[in-house]
Amino acid sequence: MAQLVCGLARRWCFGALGSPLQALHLQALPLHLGRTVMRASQKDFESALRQVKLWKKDPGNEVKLKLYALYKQATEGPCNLPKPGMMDLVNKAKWDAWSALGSLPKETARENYVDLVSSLSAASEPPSPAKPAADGEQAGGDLVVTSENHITTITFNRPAKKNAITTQMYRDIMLALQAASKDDSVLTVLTGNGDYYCSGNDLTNFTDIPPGGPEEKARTNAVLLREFVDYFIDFPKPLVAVVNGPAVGISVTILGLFDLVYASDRATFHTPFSPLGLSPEGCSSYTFPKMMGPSKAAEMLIFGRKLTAQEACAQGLVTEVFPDSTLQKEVWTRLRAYTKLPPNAVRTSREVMRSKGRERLHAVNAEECEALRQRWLSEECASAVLRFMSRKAKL
Ligand SMILES: CCCCCC/C=C/C(=O)SCCNC(=O)CCNC(=O)[C@H](O)C(C)(C)COP(=O)(O)OP(=O)(O)OC[C@H]1O[C@@H](n2cnc3c(N)ncnc32)[C@H](O)[C@@H]1OP(=O)(O)O
Repeated sequence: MAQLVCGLARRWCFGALGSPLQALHLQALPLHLGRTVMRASQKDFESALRQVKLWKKDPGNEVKLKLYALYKQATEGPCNLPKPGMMDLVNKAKWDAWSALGSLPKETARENYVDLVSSLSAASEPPSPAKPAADGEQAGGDLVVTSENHITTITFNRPAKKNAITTQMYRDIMLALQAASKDDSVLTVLTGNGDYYCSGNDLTNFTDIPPGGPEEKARTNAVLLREFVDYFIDFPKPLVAVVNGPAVGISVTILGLFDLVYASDRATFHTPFSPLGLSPEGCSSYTFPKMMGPSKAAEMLIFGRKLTAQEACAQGLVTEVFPDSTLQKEVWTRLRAYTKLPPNAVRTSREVMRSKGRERLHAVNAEECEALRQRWLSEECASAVLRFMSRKAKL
């Protein structure tokens, strides 16, 4: 369970955003610092470079790209690199940002860099200390797991990123499910911290291309996804989602594998796969048409229609909708009452409801992951991720 305490340390050093964007700016620093200081403002520039190195809070991709571009312009002048290929997402984003500065003089770029760093440093708050762990709680990570009153709760805890799921979080969720399947809990709950339930897959999961290239990345992501969804298919206890706010992508599709889905009236349910150049996962290509009929499922999964909580309830995806102000009180009171039911009867009922469809779900999962492996290699998907990273597009 130690791995579950995964996020805080990494968060303070930009870890969750993925290594390439993290590296694109920071790796350049030592090269520059070795050079001779020529101008008065060079001192400010170097001080700004050092300041950036000390930042504990991730400034976001947009800012990191701006800093990178200004740094390159200030030290090397206008962009002199050949344009990277479409699939080389990170280098393409860097190239675009640097090229966009055109023939901006080096001195101006340096001043703009210093101004940007000082405005961001002034705006940033000092880090708050991690919340101490209560009994049975793993505190402070991107995922928080608690066990209390026979309920194990897994909480997405990356509110600043709308609880987007990093590759590490996929692994940690599997570990948490594995532990929950063996502990004395009767129910396992998934919920989110902050205004979002979860914004789905962290889109920067696609950006750190390994030596084997995009094909290797697509293959390893497909293996990870298949294993992740398999955990939900095979989980032996009732799974409950407490959807505290908007839900996107994979956080929506896997709800078809849950037993109960309680939602705030603020929650929305959105699967924008086509705009992202993707296709459905989480067995939703099978569970959604089964639960809501093929045409309602098509509206969501093919055409990306976002459902309100009430609509999702009418379609059978959500069990019950609660006013946001009373969600927590009402849901947890109800769940605690459910834990008092005879646990073996609960398990047996669930198993007889689930066992017949399990094999089919595994086959669907395998098929969806293979389709996605191919989609991840498409130009449609590459362009969508790039658009998101350069912040020209949102859902
Ligand atoms: C191992 C691989 C398995 C793959 C499984 C396949 C899964 C597929 C999916 O889940 S598809 C769905 C993917 N999700 C999205 O496309 C959502 C993208 N996010 C958005 O469109 C918006 O951020 C939003 C609508 C969720 C929220 O908008 P807004 O309220 O305006 O907030 P911000 O956009 O400013 O977001 C704040 C902060 O969070 C970062 N962020 C949000 N969502 C994601 C995400 N999915 N991936 C990465 N980062 C995300 C956003 O960039 C901002 O960061 P910043 O402050 O700029 O650093």
